[in-house]
Amino acid sequence: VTMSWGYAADNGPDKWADNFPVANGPRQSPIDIVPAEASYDSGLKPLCLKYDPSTSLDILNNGHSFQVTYVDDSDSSTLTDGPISGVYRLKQFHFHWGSCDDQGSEHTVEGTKYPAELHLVHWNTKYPSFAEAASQPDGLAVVGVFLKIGADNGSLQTLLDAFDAIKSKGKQTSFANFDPATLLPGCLDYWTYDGSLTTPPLLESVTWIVCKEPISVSPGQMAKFRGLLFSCEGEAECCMVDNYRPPQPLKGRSVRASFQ
Ligand SMILES: NS(=O)(=O)c1c(F)c(F)c(S(=O)(=O)CCO)c(N[C@H](c2ccccc2)[C@@H](O)c2ccccc2)c1F
Ligand SMILES: [Zn+2]
Repeated sequence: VTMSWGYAADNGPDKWADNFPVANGPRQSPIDIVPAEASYDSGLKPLCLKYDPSTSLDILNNGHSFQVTYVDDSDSSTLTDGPISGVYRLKQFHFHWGSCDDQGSEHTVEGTKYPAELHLVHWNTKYPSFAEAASQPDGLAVVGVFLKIGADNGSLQTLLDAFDAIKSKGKQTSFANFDPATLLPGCLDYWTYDGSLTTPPLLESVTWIVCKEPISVSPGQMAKFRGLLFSCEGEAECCMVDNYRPPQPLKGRSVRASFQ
């Protein structure tokens, strides 16, 4: 019986290459971002994120993270400009977080780990579908936002209030009228580089756009994240924590900054 991938010692990031050899590929994510080694590119445009809250569908515990999915059959919630060309549609967003406040993010900044990281996954509408886009080198664009311990975050609280309905793997509930723009930091300065999905299938199809400015999350709110379960209802409870892949080798890639 093949084990499905996860984040435990026997099926976690160090084991993924067994079933997904691209794990050792040339453009894997996440990475450690070293600001002094990023090159400012004046040609990079500001990010243009236009989200329609009415296109939010549901919130799901998929056994690896929780995700909020959006209607993507029209250009209602899109990412344009920034480092990309064309129109990318929002498909879903999800988070990664730690078992304690000094770990949890996937990207790190000069080795600094944040307690959590938000990923907004978009796909290039030059391709007919998300699945097709996901296998193309310019198919996906993921906006990453770090979470930093501080004040309660009202927008996050709306998500956390739905957690009782999605505590265990496979649980899902409708989630209408959520505006993901409320999760974005005030300043949208970013670093960008060519990378991959950070979970299997680890496809090297992602233009990563990592915001420099974090958003806040309170210690009590982080405790709610850690109350979700990797396990199904009725199974031995396994807390959903440390669902992050550690930084991967840069392998000669350059990281560009949209700011000086
Ligand atoms: N950090 S990351 O952005 O690389 C990432 C994750 F880390 C991540 F945990 C997920 S996940 O969906 O929560 C569980 C893994 O599928 C996805 N989900 C992907 C996805 C599924 C449906 C719709 C959008 C994104 C991922 O499952 C995927 C992408 C491409 C092809 C198959 C699956 C993901 F894209
Ligand atoms: Zn992610």
